[in-house]
Amino acid sequence: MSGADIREFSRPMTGPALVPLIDAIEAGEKPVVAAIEGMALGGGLELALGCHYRIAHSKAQLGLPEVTLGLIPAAGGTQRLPRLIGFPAALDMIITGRRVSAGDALKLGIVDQVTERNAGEVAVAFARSVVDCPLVSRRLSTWPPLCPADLDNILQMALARAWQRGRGALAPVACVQAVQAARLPYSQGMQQEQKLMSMLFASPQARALQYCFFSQRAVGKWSMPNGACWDNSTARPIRKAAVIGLGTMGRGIAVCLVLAGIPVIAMETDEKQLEAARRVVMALLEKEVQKLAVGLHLGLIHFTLEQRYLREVDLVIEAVFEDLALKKQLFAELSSVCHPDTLLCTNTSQLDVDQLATATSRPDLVVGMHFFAPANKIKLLEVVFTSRSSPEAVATAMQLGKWLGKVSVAVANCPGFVGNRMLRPYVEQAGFLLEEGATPEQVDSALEHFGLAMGVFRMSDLSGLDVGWRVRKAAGLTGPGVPQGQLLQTQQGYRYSPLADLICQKGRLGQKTGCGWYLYEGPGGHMARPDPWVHAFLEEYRRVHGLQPRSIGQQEVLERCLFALINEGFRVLEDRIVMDPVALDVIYVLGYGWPAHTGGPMYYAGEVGLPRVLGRLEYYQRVHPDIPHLRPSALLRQLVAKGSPPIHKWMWHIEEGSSRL
Ligand SMILES: CC(C)(COP(=O)(O)OP(=O)(O)OC[C@H]1O[C@@H](n2cnc3c(N)ncnc32)[C@H](O)[C@@H]1OP(=O)(O)O)[C@@H](O)C(=O)NCCC(=O)NCCSC(=O)C[C@@H](O)CCCCCCCCCCCCC(=O)O
Repeated sequence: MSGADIREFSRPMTGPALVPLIDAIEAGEKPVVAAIEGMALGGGLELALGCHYRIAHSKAQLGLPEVTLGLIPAAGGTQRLPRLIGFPAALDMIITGRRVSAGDALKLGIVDQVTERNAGEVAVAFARSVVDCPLVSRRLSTWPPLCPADLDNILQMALARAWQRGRGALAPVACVQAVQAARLPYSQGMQQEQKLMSMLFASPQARALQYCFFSQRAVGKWSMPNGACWDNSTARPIRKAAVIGLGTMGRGIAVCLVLAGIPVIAMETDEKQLEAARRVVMALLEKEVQKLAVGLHLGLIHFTLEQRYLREVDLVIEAVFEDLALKKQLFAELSSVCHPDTLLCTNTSQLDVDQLATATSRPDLVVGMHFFAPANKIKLLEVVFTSRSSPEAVATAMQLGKWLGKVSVAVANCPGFVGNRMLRPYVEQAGFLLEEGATPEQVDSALEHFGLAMGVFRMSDLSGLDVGWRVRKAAGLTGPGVPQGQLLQTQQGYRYSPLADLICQKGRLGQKTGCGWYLYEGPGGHMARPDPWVHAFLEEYRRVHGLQPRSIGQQEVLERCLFALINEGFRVLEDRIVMDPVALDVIYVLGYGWPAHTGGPMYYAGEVGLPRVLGRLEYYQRVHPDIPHLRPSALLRQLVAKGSPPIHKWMWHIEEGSSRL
């Protein structure tokens, strides 16, 4: 039982209410034993907590994920769970919404028994064995709360954690407040639970989070412009895969495959790099084995320098250095080394997948599988199809992503695909704001206050500033031989900020070099500190270019960075790079740390109001006519002209034939 029907939350509810039902079961004189197989989530677990005993199958999972939907467990979960397992463990489960295995549930005291057999049959036998036992001590609502001496401290810390993790989300904080009420007698605690639930239930945040829940499922129902789609295309089984190139991304991808039980050939061309990768990958895998407490066959991965092992794999994921010529050469080699049916996938984050496909003898079997760093942690996968990718290849990559525990989003090939394409105008605005008077920490603080996991400059330092530098060089925007622009700097006819290039030229490449937009405690350090050198550098730059610094408020930072990103999102839709806006929201929430409680950038635009987004873009465009990314997209204009229809109707307004595919 996966809890309440989430779709019902936006409709009038029918049927008996859950709370009185659970209370009635608990108060009954007949012992009730919950037999738990599969999932007991949300209202499902709350129902089980109202029963007098709980028997779980060893593969069952239990949890209270309401917080991820912007809610709290409001069928007594916040009152019964702390009574059963204590405040600290209950707070952890309720604030994070994480699921626990049956084994862990037994250790925590949530279930009375775990079985390998049919849980229903075991529960019936169990019920017979307890039929004469008194039930008084089995009614959790009557238990006095287990209040440890330092409960105030525990609640304080939980509240701080909820604020920090939530990045502006209300539900984690309400979860702590509801659990706190479990100190009170049950009926009073329940009143508090209902009050908090009522406050959250109709909130915009809950609506946005529920939209995220369904969006992450909707993207699985992919389609391509040629009519191929999820229910008319068959994925191939992947019995063995290869990862070529064992840098940071390749290592993470190899770990994902092994954790999913897929045998992996992990290949490098350099002995030293291979050994370094072997150490890191094995250490990561052993950590996972300990964490998950599962038996994992570490022999599933074979490290090698030899291409001959590639003959036996069903799919290759290439993760070599981001260089088109190098990748094309590798893809040409793979064509002759691999079996003719082997799928060839690239993990490029922005190179042209069509060009790579052309280098092979099987362009129909080439797709992009764009993982996000750290690949073994981030849940997003962009599956990039070209004009020649076969439905079977796309279905296989999508299915493999799901198997690896990712949410896969099918996107058409275009520069930067979806995520990085939308990121470009956002990063660009941040650079302009520095020129105009802001500091990296002012910009980041505004973005983090909005709820982004990391501001743009901290994120760039983490990824490595050389990544974007290489892309700009390849695009002819900077580098040797490219003439320096005028004041204000311009390149290719438009405003261009060379600040990031200048920073890179100083050898400041971000965390890995100990400095970038911020200062770190040393190479590889994580703690970003404002850097007086950067401030002096910016002042000097503005002086040389005759730029009068001005004070830039939080609102301008948000509008220029976020609305520029959203505007590019509308262009992505116009070009039909994805099927609909939910794909963009899923990509941003799962891959770029966009706050889920705002739904994602496109949903957020709808909430702010499309006329407002348009109006502000028009305003900034007037002020900065040399920045094309601030020019409102035709789709945005059209949607506003049509009265700002709801997000699920946006695609209806794209003119036929506008696709660039
Ligand atoms: C269950 C899963 C783990 C399964 O995962 P899997 O990967 O196998 O499959 P999918 O995720 O693809 O799902 C398949 C399919 O099923 C749909 N689905 C799954 N769960 C639900 C659900 N709970 N509701 C609706 N639909 C669901 C899913 O969308 C897929 O269908 P699709 O067509 O989209 O392909 C996984 O699905 C999962 O994790 N599910 C969510 C689990 C969850 O979050 N449960 C908690 C639900 S909330 C809840 O239970 C609340 C309780 O605390 C009860 C509260 C009672 C009080 C209620 C009312 C109080 C109102 C007070 C307001 C007063 C108002 C006022 O004052 O005015």
